[in-house]
Parts: sequence; structure tokens; C-alpha cells
Amino acid sequence: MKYVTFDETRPLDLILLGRVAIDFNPAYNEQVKEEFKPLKDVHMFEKYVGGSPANIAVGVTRHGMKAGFIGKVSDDQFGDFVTEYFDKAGIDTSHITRCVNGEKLGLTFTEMLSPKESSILMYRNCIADLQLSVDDIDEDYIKSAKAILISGTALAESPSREAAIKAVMLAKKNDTKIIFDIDYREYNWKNADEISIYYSIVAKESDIIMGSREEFDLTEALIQPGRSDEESAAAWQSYNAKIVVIKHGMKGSTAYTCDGEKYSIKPFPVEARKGFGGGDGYGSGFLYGLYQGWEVIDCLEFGSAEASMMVRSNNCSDSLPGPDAVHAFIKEEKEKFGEMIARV
Ligand SMILES: Nc1ncnc2c1ncn2[C@@H]1O[C@H](COP(=O)(O)OP(=O)(O)OP(=O)(O)O)[C@@H](O)[C@H]1O
Ligand SMILES: O=C(O)C[C@@H](O)[C@H](O)C(=O)CO
Repeated sequence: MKYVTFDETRPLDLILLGRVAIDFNPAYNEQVKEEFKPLKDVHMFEKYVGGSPANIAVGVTRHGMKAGFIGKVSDDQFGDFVTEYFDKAGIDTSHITRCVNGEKLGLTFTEMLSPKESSILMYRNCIADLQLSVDDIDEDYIKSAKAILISGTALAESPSREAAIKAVMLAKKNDTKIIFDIDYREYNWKNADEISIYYSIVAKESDIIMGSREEFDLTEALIQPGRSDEESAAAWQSYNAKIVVIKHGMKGSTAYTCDGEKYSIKPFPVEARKGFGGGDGYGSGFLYGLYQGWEVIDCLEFGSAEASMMVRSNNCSDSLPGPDAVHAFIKEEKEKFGEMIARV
């Protein structure tokens, strides 16, 4: 059953709004292998385009979807690096603008301690992506896309917060579907009430909401703390949500649909190199399936497979697979572990 119908006449499949940054991951290649160790002991790093919405833009584009990005980058060579990477990937960069007051792209240093422990250290002072302003939001551009994905981190501060909310308002006006990836990154927020205020403003307008249990708890803190997954899904569906996806890390995830159904999936077992990046693979795969008109459970299986492929790799953006690789991975895993390996 189709819960969200996209306007097929629109040239862009998806616009993503929010953070593009740079990841520095411990080197792991033919020449240098930084084995699991604390970040302070890492000597060699590899540089990649990063930031959750940027990764999802790359992910869906590798699946053949046409994506555009609304974001702000630094006016320097790192700004060139990310826009050139996007251009090569086939992402529309016409609405990525450069900072004028010297703000810099975020740098994310990643720590890989063991297959079960990893973390990120963000350098985000005087940060470029949060300089996005209402003047960067163009109604015609939003109208040209089937959907817009708002990354929750864009709501952390002004002027980006107003820019994101303007994009949501214009999307609503023009029937561009709204996808909210809550995407909580602690470092960006100064006040817990602000998290709940701004997350809930966007969640109320969204057609699809994706987040972890912790992210829903943060969103609901000022409304009704302590909701169960079922209660959260029903509450957001009483506004505009058609699909609410709630993730529980290694325990699996569930999509709640507006007809009262729910569909659950578990991760495909892999030897993980890191934990982060799973959410980006999950989002890319899930959304691709949805645009193909697949059943929700198949979208979840595809997203979960892509997430597992991502956590076993050493980086995020470069490793995002195309659909053939994801299908091949699912086939291989099912041959090894059985047809129902990820399905609950
Ligand atoms: N060790 C693992 N092995 C296999 N799959 C994993 C592992 N860790 C996470 N995943 C997959 O990645 C998905 C997303 O992970 P998580 O719930 O941590 O989301 P997230 O916080 O949005 O991730 P991210 O840090 O990328 O933003 C999980 O639902 C699961 O399918
Ligand atoms: O900016 C981030 O979200 C962290 C990055 O390290 C990484 O690229 C990522 O997006 C994981 O979700």
C-alpha cells in the first residue's frame, strides 16, 4: 500500500536541507591501517564529505534518484571540496551558497574503538552550515521537488532554524512532501527546551518522520515525556505524518503507518567498523524503496541492509552503495542466514 504519493511531474526527487561537513576518519587502506584505538592515538586520517543529510543526498543519488541540496559552505578550499564532490556525484548544487563572514565547514573526527564502540568529535565553532538564512530558501526550487528532507540539526540555531522552517512552510504550501530526519547531534544544542520546541514544529508538519527512540524523547519532552513508540507514532499521525520510523539501534526498528499497521526489521549481522553512518544508509535505502512504490516492509529491509553495509565500512559518503550492491548483499545474507534473517 502507498502511504505517500509523490508528484511525478517534478524534476527533482528530493531536496535535502542542512549540514554538509567534512569527516576525518582513521586511515584504513592498503598502505595504512589504523586499528581500533582512541582518537588521541590516531596518526593518519582520511578525508571524506560528511554530515548526515549530505550523506543521504549521496546515497539516494547513487540509487539513481535526482537530488538537490540547500546548504551553506565555507568560502575556501573545503567549500570547493564538498561542492565539487556533490557535482561529481550528480547532486544539484545550485542552492548551495558560500559564507560571507568567514564561517567554516564543520570538521568531524571519528573514533573507532571496537566493533561496538565508536564516537564522533565535532569541531563546529563559527559553523558554516548554520548560517543558512531565509534568503537562501527559494520557493520555485522547493516547488520543483517531490519532497524535501529537513535535517533536525538545521534547527539548532538562527538563522538556519528560520530558514528550515521557511522551507517547511513553502513545502506545505506547494504540496512538496516533508521528510523529517531528526538527526540529533548533541554538540549543536544549548538548551533542551529548544530541542523540543523546534523539533516538534517540524514534526507536526511532516509526512514522514525518522528518528531513534532517544530523538523522539527529545522531541516530545515538552509535550508528553515517556511515550511508548505506539503513542509517539499515533500522536504525530494525528497531525500530518503518514509514516513514523522509530529506530532502536541493534534491537531493530519499526515503521508505523497511518492505517494503524506496523512493520519491523532487524539489522543484518555484520562485523562493524563503526556505529555512525548506519542511519544514513538506512535513510537512503528506505527512501529509495518508497519512491519505487515498494511495500513498507521491503523498504525497511533495503534500508536495514544498506545500514549494515555502512557500519562495516570505514567511511560514510564514499561507501554508500548503489541498488545492485544492496540487492546482492541481501541475497548473500539470506543464503547464509535464511530468508527471514532481518524480518521480524
Ligand atoms: N553494529 C551494527 N551492525 C549492523 N547494523 C547496524 C549496527 N549498528 C547500527 N546498525 C544499523 O544502522 C541503523 C541505524 O543506526 P542507529 O539506530 O544508530 O541510527 P542513527 O543514530 O540514525 O545513525 P547515525 O549515527 O548514522 O546517524 C540501525 O537501525 C541498524 O539497522
Ligand atoms: O555530521 C555527522 O552527522 C557525523 C559524520 O561523522 C558522519 O558523516 C555522519 O553523518 C554519520 O551519520
